[in-house]
Amino acid sequence: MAKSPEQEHPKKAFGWAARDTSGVLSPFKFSRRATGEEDVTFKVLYCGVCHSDLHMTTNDWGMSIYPLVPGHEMVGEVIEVGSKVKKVKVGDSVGVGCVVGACHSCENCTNDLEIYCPDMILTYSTVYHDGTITYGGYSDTMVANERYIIRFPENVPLDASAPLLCAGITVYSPLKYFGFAEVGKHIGVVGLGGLGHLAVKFAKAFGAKVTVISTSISKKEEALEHLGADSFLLSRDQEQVQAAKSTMDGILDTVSASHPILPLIELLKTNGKLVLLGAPEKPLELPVFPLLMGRKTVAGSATGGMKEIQEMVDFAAKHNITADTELIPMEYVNTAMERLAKGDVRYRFVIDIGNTLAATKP
Ligand SMILES: NC(=O)c1ccc[n+]([C@@H]2O[C@H](COP(=O)([O-])OP(=O)(O)OC[C@H]3O[C@@H](n4cnc5c(N)ncnc54)[C@H](O)[C@@H]3O)[C@@H](O)[C@H]2O)c1
Ligand SMILES: [Zn+2]
Repeated sequence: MAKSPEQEHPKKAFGWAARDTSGVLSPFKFSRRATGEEDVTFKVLYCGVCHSDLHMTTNDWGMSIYPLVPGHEMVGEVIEVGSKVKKVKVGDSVGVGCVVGACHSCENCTNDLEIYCPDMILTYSTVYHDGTITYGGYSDTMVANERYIIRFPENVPLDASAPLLCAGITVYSPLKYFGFAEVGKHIGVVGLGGLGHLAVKFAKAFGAKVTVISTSISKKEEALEHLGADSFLLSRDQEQVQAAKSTMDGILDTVSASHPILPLIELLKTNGKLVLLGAPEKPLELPVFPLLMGRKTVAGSATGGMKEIQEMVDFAAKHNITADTELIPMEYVNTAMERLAKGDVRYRFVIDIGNTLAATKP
């Protein structure tokens, strides 16, 4: 008979888990593997709350395995390293993002695109090489193979940098891949949440002209004055939409729910690209004719490979890019999830794991 989560590995661990599709999180005792020779073990200090955590705790994508400990934007301090580990040492600041394993031999892995490996192992709710289920960063400790460990420079604030590990790379990677990371390119950002606000910051750092496209006028002032966007387009204002038609080289769409994409396609110039980053549970409608008339592309993109994540973290440190966060104690997480579902966060909840998790132990 399979061992329980609490007994399957030698090291005791504690976190918060969802038990069913209600998504409600509660304290959960489990275990972590011993530090293998290529492994890094770290104490988790902070973990961002991604909208994907919400999709996963409620099984929106039909792939959740319960009990489910979410969290793929975790940062902390190394407490133990295996004998073959070269990347980091005890005391270093590190993090783990969305992926903790892959085959390391396919074409994607060879090209530093572990995220697209057919055998890619997600940080939580996935079967690991040893047959046990992976658990994420809403927990006190983490063990990962060093390939999946990201180093943080000493001078960066770890709480506000945690969201770079998913939200940051998810916008950085397509900005670079699709040719948007260039001075003078006009880039639209749809959905000003965790991903969206970092998309504005990275696109600006690359020298692009950025327009935030939103359904909510309440975000205008912050988008322009605080985040540094060049313009704001209220998507239900037909006059504004009309004036912006055929002006954008690229659009990053980070909306978490189904929505019409025709109005976005119309904003693109000839050869423009709409890149879908949000992961709504239901399919979107794809109007074909407007794509033909202008040789336009609709594409998708997932987080990014390990090499690119390190590049992005180093770029963010150089350009002082961090997330705008609301730091919350562990016991607030269910309220935070409710607020996230309503779009009520500016712009990322980060759980203060290091200072608040232990107090919730039963
Ligand atoms: N591609 C990837 O690898 C990847 C990585 C991380 C997150 N995601 C997905 O990206 C999406 C966004 O994640 P996030 O953490 O930034 O979420 P978030 O909740 O912080 O931001 C989502 C934004 O979309 C807006 N929005 C929601 N419904 C809308 C609608 N119907 N019309 C217009 N705007 C709407 C919200 O107001 C909010 O500003 C989620 O679906 C998440 O699962 C994908
Ligand atoms: Zn995420």
